[in-house]
Parts: sequence; C-alpha cells; structure tokens
Amino acid sequence: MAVQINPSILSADFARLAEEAEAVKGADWLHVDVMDNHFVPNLTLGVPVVESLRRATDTPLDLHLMIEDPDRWAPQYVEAGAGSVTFHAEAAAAPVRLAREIRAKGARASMALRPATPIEAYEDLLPELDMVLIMTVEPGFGGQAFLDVMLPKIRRTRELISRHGLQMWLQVDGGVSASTIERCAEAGADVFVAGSAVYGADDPAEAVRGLREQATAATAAAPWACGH
Ligand SMILES: O=C(CO)[C@H](O)[C@H](O)COP(=O)(O)O
Ligand SMILES: [Co+2]
Repeated sequence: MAVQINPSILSADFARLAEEAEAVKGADWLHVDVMDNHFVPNLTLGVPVVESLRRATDTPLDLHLMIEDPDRWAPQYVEAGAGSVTFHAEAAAAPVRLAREIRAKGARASMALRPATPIEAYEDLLPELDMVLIMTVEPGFGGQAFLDVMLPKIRRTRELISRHGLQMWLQVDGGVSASTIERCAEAGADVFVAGSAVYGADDPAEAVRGLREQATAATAAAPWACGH
C-alpha cells in the first residue's frame, strides 16, 4: 500500500476550516481530533462541526476520538460522515463490540494506544480493526516533541500485523515532521498524521508532498515493506 499523509486540523485555523481543508488538497484524509476535556485536558469540537466539515470538503475524514465513553459517541461520528473512526483502547468499555458497530455503520474502525499502553495486550483484537494508531506524544495537544521511545512499539506492532497476515494500516500521530517521518516509516508505520508540520508551513500542500516523498522513500528501503 502507498503511504498516506493525514494533516491534523488541530493546527489549523478553526474559524476557517473549509479553507484550511482546501489548503491541503491532495492529502489522503483530514485528521480530526475530538477532545472532551476529560480523557485529555483539552477541548476541541463535536458532531455538528464534523457534519459541517463533511459538507465542506471531498477529502475523507479520519476521526481521532480522545474522549471518554467512545462506545456511546463513536457511532454518531460515523453518522456525521466520518470515513474512519479511531477510539482509544483506554477509554472503550467493549472495544470489539464498538469496532463491529463502526464497521457495520460503514466506516473503518481503528483503535489508538497512549504511549504507556502496550500493544501486546490487544494482539487478539487486531483482526477486528482496520487500523491501529500508535501515539507518539501524550494525546491532548499539537506541537509536542516526537517520543522516539515509541519506535520499538511501532516495530513490534508491524511485526504483529505481519505475523497475523493482516492488511490493516498502522498510523502514527504526534510530532511527525520532516525530521521524524523517515524513522516512523522505517519502523513500520504507513499512515502519518501531521499537524504543526503541515499547517505551520508556508505552503501546507507542499509540506504534504514533501512528507509523502520522504515516507515513500523510507518505506521502500525498509525491510518490513518487502512485498507490502
Ligand atoms: O492527536 C493529536 C494530539 O493529541 C494530534 O493529532 C497531533 O498532536 C497532531 O499535531 P502535531 O503533528 O503538531 O503533533
Ligand atoms: Co490525533
């Protein structure tokens, strides 16, 4: 599979979301960070904004729910128009049931892990998911420094995906930039979220192209990607 670059609108101007979506035309997905000020100490947006954003852009929406009680809320984000919905493992009461419900409603189902949450605890759930998100910062804020201690976890996750013969995607989110994306790709990530590295650039669309080139080259040179 080709690498995917998903700009995070957390670093965009929230008063101009339609224009900010247009500014990254060519990106694979728009990454939308939903925070409830309980699961993380920050508050962003909810279902009505996602419904409006869905009407404002053709780029599919990749929802990252940093909220408590995703079992209750995630299905509403599918109905609002999300193409992919990621819930946190630490917050979900019944992750398999939730993943099945997201898929049944027509979106891709994905699960995120905070930095201290081990992937091994969730190995048996991987076949129920379309993507796993390895956080490379503590969730809650954009613009944080990439945690390179997460690279072994990305590698182990890629090994588990290969061992089980799964086609699922491996997303990384947090501090992904021109100076860190190649290490993520080499370790096994194939979907890259970038907020400040895209919306902090003079030309966000050019930043997406640059990240895509770097990730594509690093993936081609990575041992895990043989036959990928
Ligand atoms: O989920 C997130 C934060 O919890 C954001 O998606 C992420 O931080 C993107 O911002 P940046 O690329 O600037 O780190
Ligand atoms: Co995110």
